[in-house]
Amino acid sequence: MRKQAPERFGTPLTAGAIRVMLLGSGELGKEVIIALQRLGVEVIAVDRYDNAPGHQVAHRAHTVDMSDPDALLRLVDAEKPHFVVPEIEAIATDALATVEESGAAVVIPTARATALTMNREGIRRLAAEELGLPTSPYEFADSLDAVRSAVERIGVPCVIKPVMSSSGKGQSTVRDLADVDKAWEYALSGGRINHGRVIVEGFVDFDYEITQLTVRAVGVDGEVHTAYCEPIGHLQDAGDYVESWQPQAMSPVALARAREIAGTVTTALGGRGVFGVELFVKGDDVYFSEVSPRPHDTGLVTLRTQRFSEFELHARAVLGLPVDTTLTAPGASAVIYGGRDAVGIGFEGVAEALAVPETDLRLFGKPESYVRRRMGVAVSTGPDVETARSRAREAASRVRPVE
Ligand SMILES: Nc1ncnc2c1ncn2[C@@H]1O[C@H](COP(=O)(O)OP(=O)(O)OP(=O)(O)O)[C@@H](O)[C@H]1O
Ligand SMILES: NCC(=O)N[C@@H]1O[C@H](COP(=O)([O-])[O-])[C@@H](O)[C@H]1O
Ligand SMILES: [Mg+2]
Repeated sequence: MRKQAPERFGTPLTAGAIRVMLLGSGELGKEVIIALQRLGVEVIAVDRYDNAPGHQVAHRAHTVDMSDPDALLRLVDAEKPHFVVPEIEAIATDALATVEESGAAVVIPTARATALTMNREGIRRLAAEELGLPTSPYEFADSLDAVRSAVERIGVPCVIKPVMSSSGKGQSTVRDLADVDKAWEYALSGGRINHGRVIVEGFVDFDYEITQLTVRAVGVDGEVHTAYCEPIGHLQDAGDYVESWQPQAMSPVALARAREIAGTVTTALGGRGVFGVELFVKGDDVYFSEVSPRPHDTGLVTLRTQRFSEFELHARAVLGLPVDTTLTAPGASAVIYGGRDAVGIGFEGVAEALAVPETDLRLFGKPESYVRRRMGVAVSTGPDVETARSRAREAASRVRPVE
C-alpha cells in the first residue's frame, strides 16, 4: 500500500487529478467529500438511491446496488479512482478485496478491515477471541430455536441484532424470554441485508458510552501512526444516536483503557483513516462494543469542536497527509429526525435555530424523509459540555420538518 502522500495534487477533472470514490454518500460521506474537494481532489459519489446527500456535492454521482460485486467492479473500472472509501455497511466486500488485490485502487482502511467490521461476527470474534479485548458475553444464532437457547444461556436483559445492520436497525433489547420471537422477526426484517443470522449480546449496564475516534495516518517519518481525539459521549435511543458531546469526562484509568483498546483494535485492522471505536464504560472498566472503519455519526460534533473535524481528518489520512486531533472547544450535537414519511420535505425554524449562540446546522438534503430518518443535526459549542448540550438540543428542537 502506498503510504506516502501523492507527490502531485493535480487539477480535478483533468488526467492528473487524484480521484476518490465514496461507496455510500449519506450525511457522513457528504462531509468527507467536501473535505476532499477542499484539498483539490476529484470525488465520485456512489449510493443506492438518486440524489443522496453526497451525490449533491460530488464531481460525479452514480446510483448502484453496492451489494452487487459486479456492479461495483464495473464502476471502479470505469472511474479508475486512486482511493475507494467505504462509507456504509452494506457493500460487497469481496469486490473490495478484488480491487485491492489487483492494485486497481487503495481501499480505505483496507478490504479486510471493511469486511471484518461490516459483519458483527467478524469484528466481535477478532476483538474478543483473537485480541482478548473485554466485551459483553455473546453468541451467534441463525434460527429461532438457536436464538432462544442463546438467550437462555446469556440471560436477560440481552440485545439481539442482525449481524449486518447499523443505526440500530433490526436491534431490540429482550427483557423477557417471551420477547424473543418478536426480536428475531424484527432482526430478520430490519438488517440492511437479510442474512438470517443474529448476535445475542449480554446487556452491559454501563455508566456511559463513548466513541473513541482514532486516526491512523502517515507521520513525517513516512510511517502510519495512531492519533486519538478527545472521547465523545453519546446518548442512543432505540440503537440510534440522538445526542453526542465532546469531551466526555472520564477517569484517567478509564481513558487510558479506552485508548489502549482503540489502539489494539485499529492496529489489528490496519490501513489508514478515521475509526470510531465504540466503548461502554462502567467505573474504570471499559468494554469494546464495535468499530466503524470510517467517520462515525456521533463524531458529527467534531464539525465544531476540533481544529479539524473527523471528516477532514479522514480526508487527510486517506491521502497520506499529516493530521491534528486538537480539541478547540467543548461542544455537542443533537439529531433532527424527519418526523414523517414523505418525499421532498421542508424545514421551518432554521433562523430561530441558528439564533442559538455558537450554533451551526446541517440539513443533509435526503430526498425522502421517514419518521425516524436522520435528516439533519444541530452542532453547538459553549464554555462547557452541559451548555453546549442544551444549546444543541434547543436548536434541533427549533427546526420543524414540514410537508
Ligand atoms: N450489549 C449491549 N449492552 C447495552 N447496550 C447496548 C448493547 N449493544 C448495543 N447497545 C446500545 O445500543 C446502541 C447501538 O448498538 P450498536 O452500536 O451495536 O448498533 P448499530 O446498529 O451498529 O449502531 P451504529 O451503526 O449507529 O453504531 C449502543 O450504542 C448502545 O447504546
Ligand atoms: N450509524 C451509521 C451512519 O450514521 N451512517 C450514515 O447514515 C447514512 C445512511 O443513512 P440513511 O439510512 O438515512 O440512508 C450513511 O450513508 C452514513 O452517512
Ligand atoms: Mg454502534
